[in-house]
Amino acid sequence: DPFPLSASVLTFSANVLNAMDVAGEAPNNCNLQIPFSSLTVDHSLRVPEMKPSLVRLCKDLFHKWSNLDESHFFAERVSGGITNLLLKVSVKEHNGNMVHMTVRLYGPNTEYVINRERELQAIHYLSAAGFGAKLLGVFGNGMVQSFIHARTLEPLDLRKPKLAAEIAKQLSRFHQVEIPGSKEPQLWNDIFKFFERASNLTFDDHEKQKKYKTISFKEVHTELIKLKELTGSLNAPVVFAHNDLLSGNLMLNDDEEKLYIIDFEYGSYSYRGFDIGNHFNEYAGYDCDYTLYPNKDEQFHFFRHYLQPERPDKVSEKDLKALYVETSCYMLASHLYWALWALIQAKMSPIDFDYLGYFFLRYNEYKRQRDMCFSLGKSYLSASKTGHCIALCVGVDQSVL
Ligand SMILES: Nc1ncnc2c1ncn2[C@@H]1O[C@H](COP(=O)(O)OP(=O)(O)OP(=O)(O)O)[C@@H](O)[C@H]1O
Repeated sequence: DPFPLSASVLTFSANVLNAMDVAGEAPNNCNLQIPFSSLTVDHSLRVPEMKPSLVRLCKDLFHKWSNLDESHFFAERVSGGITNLLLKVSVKEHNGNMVHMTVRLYGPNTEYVINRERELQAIHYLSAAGFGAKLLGVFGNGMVQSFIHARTLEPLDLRKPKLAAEIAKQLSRFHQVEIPGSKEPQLWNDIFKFFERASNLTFDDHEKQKKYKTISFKEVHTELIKLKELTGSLNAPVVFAHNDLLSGNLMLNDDEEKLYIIDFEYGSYSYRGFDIGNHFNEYAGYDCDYTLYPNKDEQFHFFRHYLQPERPDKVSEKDLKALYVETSCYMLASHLYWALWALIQAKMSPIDFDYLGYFFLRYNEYKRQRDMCFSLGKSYLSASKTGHCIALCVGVDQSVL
């Protein structure tokens, strides 16, 4: 399995818990106090039927509520995203105070595309750095987080200049967070893991199998190798990337003008250009209308605020051009990543979504953009080489070229 959900996730959580127990007191960093319960909640139930197990779970995780009866607990569905089931659970405490939380039930089989241990570690450090919802508890098949009072962005919000500038600024901050452990970029490891699994599927459904059989995995593999080589020559900075910055993962509190980046399920060390290119692909919205991809001016606006949030007008043309090329090439990798992801989901996910159709949307868009982006990347590389040679020959400082 690409990402087996083994006991290690539990060990990770249990270790965090043990560290706290051993200390015998609440550490200063309250993020270290992550209660853990081995209880699970049945994903397939309707919310009213789920309520008793949600109440049991809350009481197990948060002992201060153990004496409250069931009438103090309220549960409603927030969303059935295409990966998990998200619930809002509210608790009326004895003093009348209401506490709101989200309970996220991992979608069945999501361990094939999501590394939960990596996610928990990321949440821990990102939340300490002020990103996303606070992690309140971890349980057998999900996690409890603080409820964010904000509206979720829509795809068309992403290109609003003021919002785009804020997203760029926050993403730049996000990319500066240091997550302990290996800093090896995971993009190509993940893509090739996806490829191995995605290229060896069989579908019971005859129509699906027929469609699946039209895919040439030899061709996909060749594309992966070529793109890996091209992007590798760009020397893109490696950062802790969100990797799934779609509008649904951005929330805005209009009154406080506070933007929240949420949902770190796919977060990993990866290339800066991938995170930005992947975000630009999300301008296309849920209908995948790629004519909505940001134009060069919109991209440069984003880059200015990403590269120098405090002095966006001071960013050099050279830096803008370099990031434009980097983003355009990695934008292709984003299409291949989600295309292969969709094939695995088509087989594994119980959610009724046309994942196979989604593969073709992403792969066809990859093919439509490929030649333009490859020639952009290659001419940029050869121009930098020429610049390098001229600089060496005439003794010019290369940074001015
Ligand atoms: N902590 C939170 N507080 C309030 N609302 C939230 C919170 N987390 C998520 N949401 C809402 O729920 C929606 C889905 O959440 P999330 O992206 O975590 O689920 P998901 O199953 O991973 O979705 P997808 O796979 O489609 O990205 C978000 O777009 C947001 O509207």
